[in-house]
Amino acid sequence: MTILVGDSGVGKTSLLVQFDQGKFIPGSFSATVGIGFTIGGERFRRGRELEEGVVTGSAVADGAMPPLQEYGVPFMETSAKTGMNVELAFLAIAKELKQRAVQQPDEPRFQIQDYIESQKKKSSCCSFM
Ligand SMILES: Nc1nc2c(ncn2[C@@H]2O[C@H](COP(=O)(O)OP(=O)(O)OP(=O)(O)O)[C@@H](O)[C@H]2O)c(=O)[nH]1
Repeated sequence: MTILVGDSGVGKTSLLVQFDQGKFIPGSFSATVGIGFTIGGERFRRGRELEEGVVTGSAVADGAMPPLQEYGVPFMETSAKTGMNVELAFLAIAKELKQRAVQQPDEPRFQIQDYIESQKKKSSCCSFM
């Protein structure tokens, strides 16, 4: 089972709907279970500003957000609105869970962040084809 957690209104439901139905339905969900979670909320708000062309790339790198990688948390940016990385995010989590289930103690661990980066590169390199 996978649970999406995050501040109210950060887009958990929209992300799931985009993955499930392949579409973005703006502003159409009533609040579901809410849990305080500031890091995800901050990251989301910036993502949304970026989509709408308000914040530039340099503003994203200004260090205002805690770098999740410092805490060992795999991280990727997604957008329920554009569909960016949505399928990849769920696929990566599914792969991680599957690997954990079959993992032998002497085997190297599945590196989810490396997998995400390799898949992102693959899609950008071939998106014109
Ligand atoms: N621009 C943009 N808006 C989004 C995106 N994802 C969600 N939204 C909007 O943000 C608002 C909240 O989205 P929800 O999916 O309901 O958020 P939630 O995290 O499930 O909210 P709770 O149920 O209250 O926890 C809605 O108006 C969505 O249309 C996104 O990727 N881009």
